[in-house]
Amino acid sequence: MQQLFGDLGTIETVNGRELAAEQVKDADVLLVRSVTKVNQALLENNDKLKFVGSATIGTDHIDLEYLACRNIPFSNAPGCNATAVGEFAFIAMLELAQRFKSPLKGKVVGIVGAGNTGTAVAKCLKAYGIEVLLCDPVLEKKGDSRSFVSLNTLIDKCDVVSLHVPITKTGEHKTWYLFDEARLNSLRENTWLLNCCRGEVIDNRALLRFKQQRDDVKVVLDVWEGEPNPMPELVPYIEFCTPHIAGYSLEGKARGTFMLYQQLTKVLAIKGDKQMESLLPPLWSEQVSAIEIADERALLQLARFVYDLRDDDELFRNNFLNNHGFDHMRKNHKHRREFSALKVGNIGQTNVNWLSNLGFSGVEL
Ligand SMILES: NC(=O)C1=CN([C@@H]2O[C@H](COP(=O)(O)OP(=O)(O)OC[C@H]3O[C@@H](n4cnc5c(N)ncnc54)[C@H](O)[C@@H]3O)[C@@H](O)[C@H]2O)C=CC1
Ligand SMILES: O=C(O)C(=O)[C@H](O)COP(=O)(O)O
Repeated sequence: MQQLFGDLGTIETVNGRELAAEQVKDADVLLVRSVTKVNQALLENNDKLKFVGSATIGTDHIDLEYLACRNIPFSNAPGCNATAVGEFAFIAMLELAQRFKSPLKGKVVGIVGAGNTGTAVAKCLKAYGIEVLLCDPVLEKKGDSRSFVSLNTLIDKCDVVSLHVPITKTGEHKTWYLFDEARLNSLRENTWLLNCCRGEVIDNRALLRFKQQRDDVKVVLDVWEGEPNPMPELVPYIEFCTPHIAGYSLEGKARGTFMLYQQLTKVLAIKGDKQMESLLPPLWSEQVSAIEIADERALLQLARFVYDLRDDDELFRNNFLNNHGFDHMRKNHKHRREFSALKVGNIGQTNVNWLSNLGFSGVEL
């Protein structure tokens, strides 16, 4: 923050969840994340705001109409954390495969919402040779050239269902409780269900009732209805629990903040001379040879070297009931890198090109 915005003025950092109108009344620029509701109640005492930025993909916490009617420029950071979410979902699938001795290879994966994050999951899966089905009636209608299926077909045909939609409460394609009791009940036997988008896309009470009857279905939740207070009874039924950190890679955070820096300098009509690379530590150059990645277990070991989901799951179970536990885990989330931060040797060989397609960097060993 200081590195990018320090030259532009005085930075005051505040608690995003509890931000009050009084604290922002003199701000020229407001930069937030997904936990801050930006609306009339927050901004009505401020008549000097020149820019609001959210270093997120989702904009459900922002009253865009209100900002537009006040002529306050707004920018979010679409795509900034797509790779992080894509790799998170892929790693979660590899973890499920190991835990239940049921290889990911050979399964069909359905992606609901084929925008930035959904496409990033598909990229990982395709690199590993997994068949992917996409459901996105909005993009389909807009003429996106990929092929799509309906949600019912996707549920019928897929072994894994991964959710990547924005939360919307109205309209033909609303996503609020898209997975309600009826839809959950339509899941095939042994389906894996992952939610890395917004908690309320799944009715969590219905999910609890469902899981009490259907142990065959395995669930991964990064997002929860009623954050920051997930339903405690649900947690033991979930295979991997994390506190809304699927997008928390160092690269994703840097990209998001840098995108806001670029937008702000544009709005203020000043020259932005900073580079995103300066925000990131160097790549890891470990002596890992791609040729050793002979099977799915070895691939999971490599992925765990970059990000071990089991650590976050354990932390979650131990801490989510503590006072401010959910937010505390998010705020203090230990830095995670993306696959590209790891240089893997012999990656250029034809039989291991797929690792480079997965995102790993190559290096001569
Ligand atoms: N867990 C985390 O850390 C993160 C969560 N998110 C959440 O994930 C959401 C998706 O992110 P992106 O992929 O970057 O957004 P995006 O806007 O690029 O893609 C979302 C896609 O969902 C599609 N969609 C909308 N309604 C649909 C429906 N009923 N059925 C199927 N598809 C539908 C849209 O057409 C769009 O293509 C964000 O809105 C945000 O809420 C995003 C980043 C990180
Ligand atoms: O981009 C989004 O949308 C997200 O959900 C963010 O990754 C969530 O992170 P915070 O903005 O709450 O830190």
